[in-house]
Amino acid sequence: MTTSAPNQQPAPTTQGDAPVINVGVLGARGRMGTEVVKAVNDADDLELVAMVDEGDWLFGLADAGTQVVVDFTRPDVVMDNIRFCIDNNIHCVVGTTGFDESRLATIAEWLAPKPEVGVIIAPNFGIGALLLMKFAQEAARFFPSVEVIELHHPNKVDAPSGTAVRTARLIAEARRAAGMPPAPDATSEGLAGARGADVDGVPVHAVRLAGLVAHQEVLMGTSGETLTLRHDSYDRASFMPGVLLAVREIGGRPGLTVGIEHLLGL
Ligand SMILES: NC(=O)C1=CN([C@@H]2O[C@H](COP(=O)(O)OP(=O)(O)OC[C@H]3O[C@@H](n4cnc5c(N)ncnc54)[C@H](OP(=O)(O)O)[C@@H]3O)[C@@H](O)[C@H]2O)C=CC1
Ligand SMILES: O=C(O)C1=N[C@H](C(=O)O)C[C@H](O)C1
Repeated sequence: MTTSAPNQQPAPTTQGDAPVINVGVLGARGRMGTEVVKAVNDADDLELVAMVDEGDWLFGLADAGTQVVVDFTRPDVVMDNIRFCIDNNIHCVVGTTGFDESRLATIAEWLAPKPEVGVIIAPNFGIGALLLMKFAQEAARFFPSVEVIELHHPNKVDAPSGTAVRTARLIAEARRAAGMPPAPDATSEGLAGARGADVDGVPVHAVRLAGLVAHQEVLMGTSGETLTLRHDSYDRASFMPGVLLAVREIGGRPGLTVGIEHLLGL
């Protein structure tokens, strides 16, 4: 593993019949990056060839023969990282948050002249979190009232979480598809922020609390009953099966993919 090997693509090695995939990790010493490094090192069909953190030279990725980069950095730096990877024909599995429609459109433009390169942007790699989103979409049309509450560790840099924003947007889309009017609930607030952030008409509340990792609730209500969907990630290991699936599949999925739902058949 190196960040400063000579500028040449090494021939891929093989594990059994399958070629080994050379993986580079961006944000390698962060909370998620550390977990990814461990997961890649434990996988026989993946080879960790580069670990990059703030201040390290991105060209180390290309020099080390990286085929797939996994990015868990920060919303303010992730676009530069993706640009570098696309320019250098490196597939990109991105868990970093902060993507809106305009950022996604920019990435699609960068990918246009590189039809062989894949970028997967996934707000959440946890199977339970993805199922929660799916169930929330399914239930949305039956409940006029809906609110999202996300709860995270106190060092999270962004709020609300990328998962909560995506969940709210998917619920809003499902409501529109069902021809539902805006939620009938009061939005007035005595104190600014008391009713949360408005994401596509869905109130989203962000809790930051020592002891937590990553959690989300979707509350839905109608006359005389409520439905609460809740998911808890107690350990960052929960994201690793999804990350490794994306690393293994991205070579066969050129272009831009948002979310790993389709990779899981959801
Ligand atoms: N999609 C998903 O399933 C999940 C997504 N996330 C998201 O992943 C992101 C990272 O979270 P987390 O690991 O907790 O954050 P951390 O702050 O623990 O890690 C971020 C890492 O990125 C490094 N970094 C900063 N700038 C650069 C740069 N320009 N190039 C390379 N590395 C850089 C930091 O280095 P330094 O500390 O030296 O600045 C740090 O090591 C967040 O956006 C979070 O929301 C988190 C969990 C799951
Ligand atoms: O920062 C985190 O920890 C997490 N970030 C992602 C998000 O913002 O949705 C995914 C998960 O919630 C953990």
